[in-house]
Order: sequence, then C-alpha cells, then structure tokens
Amino acid sequence: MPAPKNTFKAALREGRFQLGLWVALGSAYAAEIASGSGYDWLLLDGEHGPNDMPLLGAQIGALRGTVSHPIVRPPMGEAWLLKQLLDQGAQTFLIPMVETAEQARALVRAVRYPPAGIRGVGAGLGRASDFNRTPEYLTTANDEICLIVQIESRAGLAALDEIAAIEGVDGIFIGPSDLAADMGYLGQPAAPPVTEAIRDAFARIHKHGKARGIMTVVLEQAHEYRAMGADFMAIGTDVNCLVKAMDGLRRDFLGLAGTQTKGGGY
Ligand SMILES: O=C(O)C(=O)C[C@H](O)[C@@H](O)CO
Repeated sequence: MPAPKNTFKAALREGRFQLGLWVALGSAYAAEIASGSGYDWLLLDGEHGPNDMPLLGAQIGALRGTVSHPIVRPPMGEAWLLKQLLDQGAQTFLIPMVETAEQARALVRAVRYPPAGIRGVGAGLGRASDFNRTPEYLTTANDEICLIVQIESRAGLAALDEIAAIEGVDGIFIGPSDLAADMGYLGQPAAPPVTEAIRDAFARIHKHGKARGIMTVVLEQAHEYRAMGADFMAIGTDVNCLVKAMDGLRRDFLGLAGTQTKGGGY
C-alpha cells in the first residue's frame, strides 16, 4: 500500500480551485470543527498561531479522513522541523518568507527522501506511514509531498521567476500583509501598489505553470484575488470568525449599535 494520496496537490494539478481557512487557535478541536464547514484546506499556522509540534500533530490527526486537507506552516523553513512534521503526517507545507532560489532548493531537498533529498528515515514511528502499516511508504512518499513557498517581500518578488522555475516547488503563496509591510504599506494589504505587485506576481507564477495562493479576510478582496487567478485561497481565519461571532452575539442581544470589528484585513 503506497503513501496516502495528496488530494490538494492532485486538485491543483487538475486546475481545480481550492478554498481554505486559516486555523490559528492551536486546537485540534477547532481544526476538527472547521473541517465540518467543508473547506478544501485548512492552514495550520505554526508561524503566528500558538502551535508547537504536539499541537500541530494533533491537528493533523484530527483532520484525517475529513474533506479538509491540512497545510502546515512551520515558524521557519528548517529541515529538522520539516522532518518531524513529515513523520507526523504533514504532506503539504506553506513555508514563510522565502526570498532566494537557494532557500527554495534546500526546502525541496528537506521534504524528500534520498536521492532527491535529505529527509531522514523515521516515518515508521509516525502517522505518515500509518505507524509503519504502509509497506510502500518510503518509495512513494516523495510524489505526495506538496511544497508551497511564501513570497512576501520585495526580495522575494525579485527572485520569483528563479524560485518558480525550481522542480519540486509546487506553488507560490503571496503574503499580502508582510509584502505590504515590506513595501511601506504596513497594515494596508489592499493598497493599490501592493495589489498591482500581487497581480504581476500571479502572472509570473502562472507562466511557470505553478499554483498561485493567497489569503484575505475581506470578502470583496477575495473575489478580486480569485478574478486575478488565485488557484488556492484562504478567505478567513478561525480567530477572526470567533471574535466576530462572539462580539456580534453580545451586541445583537444588547441591541448595541456599531459596526462589526472587521479587523485590518490581515
Ligand atoms: O503576509 C501575509 O499576509 C501572510 O503570510 C498571512 C499572514 O500570516 C496573516 O495574514 C494570517 O492572518
């Protein structure tokens, strides 16, 4: 029996748009609840969410057999971190702040077994191989790994074509909040110069045949990004949804006026 099929990677290859949600509460319960909403993917955020290795593993486990594919974002793209996450069953990664082709090539090698890469052999201890119940795991795992790198700075944009051309980079996610900050528009991910930079980046990513990813918590912006060609996109966060629902419920009951806390679009 081979490694589990990566349904997210297959969908991107077949050109099927994938709708997602950011999950940053650091709770397997919250991830499981979110999967019931029917999102194609859930981003398990180890960069900005209070997630450590056990918590990320628990969330990966909670999503097993659901319609929502876990995409794991480690705090940084470090081989030792990715090795542990791979053995915990992560098959798709979103790596933050990638700015050079050298960085991207190292990430490709980190998530693949030799000779294509340097991943250590230890999946027999982990969920990845269904705890050693998957005889052909080692020889089939590489093909089911999906590596998405984040370009979210001017340096990353400058290296985009070189990064997109690398075999093993399956997609590029543009981080609008950090890109805006680096471009001098901190807290303004929808500033026109940022949007134009994203439009240009999407065109270049597509030219290389790679998937285009992004996220926003503003619905109008989500429709604009989709029209720009986003192949996978998160349209909200669990944290934001919870705050809006809790604040709104109290406000509604007490008949308090005032607009919803919309957040800064990030
Ligand atoms: O730069 C960005 O935008 C991202 O990488 C997403 C952020 O981490 C944040 O917007 C998630 O809420």
